[in-house]
Amino acid sequence: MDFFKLLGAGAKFDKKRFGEDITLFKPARRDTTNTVDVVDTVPKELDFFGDHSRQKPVSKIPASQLSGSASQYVQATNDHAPFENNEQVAAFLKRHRIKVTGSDIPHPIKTFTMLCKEHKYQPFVLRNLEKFGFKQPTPIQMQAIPVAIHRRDLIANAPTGSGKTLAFLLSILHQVHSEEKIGYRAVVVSPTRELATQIFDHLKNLTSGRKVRCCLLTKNSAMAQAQDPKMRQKYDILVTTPLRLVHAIQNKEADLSHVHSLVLDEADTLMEKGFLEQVDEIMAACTSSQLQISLFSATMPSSVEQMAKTIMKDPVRIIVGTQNAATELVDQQLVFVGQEEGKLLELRNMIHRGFKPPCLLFVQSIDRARDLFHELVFEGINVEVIHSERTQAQRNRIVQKFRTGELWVLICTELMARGIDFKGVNLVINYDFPQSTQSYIHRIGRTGRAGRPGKAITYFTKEDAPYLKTIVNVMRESGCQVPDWMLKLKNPQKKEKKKLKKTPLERDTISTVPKYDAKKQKHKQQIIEQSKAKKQRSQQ
Ligand SMILES: Nc1ncnc2c1ncn2[C@@H]1O[C@H](COP(=O)(O)OP(=O)(O)OP(=O)(O)O)[C@@H](O)[C@H]1O
Repeated sequence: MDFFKLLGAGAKFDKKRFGEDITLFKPARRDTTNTVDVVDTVPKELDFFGDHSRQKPVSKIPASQLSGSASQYVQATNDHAPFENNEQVAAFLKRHRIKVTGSDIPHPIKTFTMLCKEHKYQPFVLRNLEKFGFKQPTPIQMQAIPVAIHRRDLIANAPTGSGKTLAFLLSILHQVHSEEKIGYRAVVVSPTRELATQIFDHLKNLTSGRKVRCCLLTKNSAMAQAQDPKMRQKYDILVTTPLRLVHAIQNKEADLSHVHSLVLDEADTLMEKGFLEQVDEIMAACTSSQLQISLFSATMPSSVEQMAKTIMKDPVRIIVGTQNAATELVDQQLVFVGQEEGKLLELRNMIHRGFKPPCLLFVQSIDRARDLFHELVFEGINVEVIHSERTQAQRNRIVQKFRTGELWVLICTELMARGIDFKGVNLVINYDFPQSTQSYIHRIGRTGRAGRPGKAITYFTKEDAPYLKTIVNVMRESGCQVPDWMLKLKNPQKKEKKKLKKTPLERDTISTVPKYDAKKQKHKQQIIEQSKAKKQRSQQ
């Protein structure tokens, strides 16, 4: 019957014809009961580091003792009393592991009700917060919101899944409470379309029932605004990716001269090569002298902070927990797989033993994502693959399916590493070793969100071993127990780290086909593609 259910996955059975029997034909659901831990599974022959790499699940700090996570803020407090002195403020910040630096720092808020009582937020904000289950601010929200209310530039660094989105959205709502029709007054820039869409949905929930008008800049919405300039006046808040906005600015489809609040989400990536020029152009278009800039990310390298400070006025800097650390809610494991083939072996073993979906599988390139998908599609698990070469419609559909639980395993590239908030992801597997510490922190941060525990497994081969220490450092920082021998590993040199960040390691193709045959196949494919290209050229 199980086999039948697997084969029938996705098929629709007519209720009229099958009556009560319909339950028998329900597609195979994820089995969350029969699950096994995936640690301690390196085949002996692949155990390069001996028993050391057969790591046991690490003992963790109990979630109840953590701050920066949702575990402690989901319980609402009745303490609305204003702070009486600086000692009280300092004790409050210490309790929530909030470090804040800068001049003249506004006091944190203790509860969301304080937004209305002390900061003149409209009641609809509180109603919507309640409606969507936000009872108590998280540490980053406690401090970042008052900083923005006081119109101060802000650099905010808080763990993945700790509520940074709500922190900047509530900050923006304070700026746009009046009903002027002057066009965009706040802009949120995020690196991917998926993340921009998620932020936009969050914003729509927060403003539901009110006349705050939000726009997600897409090809269509930009075109509509180009054809009808009056439409531009309609919107208050813009959510966008950098390139889309730059196009709109260049084509005179977007006017940012009234923007008072500019938020860069995942700011460190936006301030890297590739995005930096676009961000510069966006900033140049925000001509208001009252512009307030906020940068948010779970990772904020000091080089980025230095650069940011050159464009900010007297910024306040907030760090929740340990700077640039992974969330403490994730049980992190490193698994040695020997050679490239060891990964597929390890993964298949895990699938056959049983695992707890939903699971995200990260690889380093689009080709590898495709290859891995072709290997897993016959494993009887509901698996899909997402990367930037899939169409927008496909990407939207896959994200939706993963959100609803229809998909158990999602193979992805770095596209999904940042910001995406899939509720209840149980497992993240770094099939390919991440190219930087930041990438590792963001990837594993797709689980262990909003106070829920999660698990992350990182496969490493002999070739990855020189970079192992970078991940070991993160594990130790976030409270994981790491064996002594790992702590004694050498840190890779700065030069090596830079090189890896720029170019991923070359890896053997993901394939069950023996290496010799795979090479032959690849060669054949190359010849076919070359002759196709030649034919096309001769036809032009
Ligand atoms: N005050 C709150 N109470 C309860 N849940 C919250 C609160 N604020 C945010 N959340 C929830 O926590 C989850 C993570 O929030 P969010 O996506 O903003 O994290 P983040 O800090 O931006 O993470 P990342 O660095 O990965 O982008 C979301 O599901 C969000 O709805």
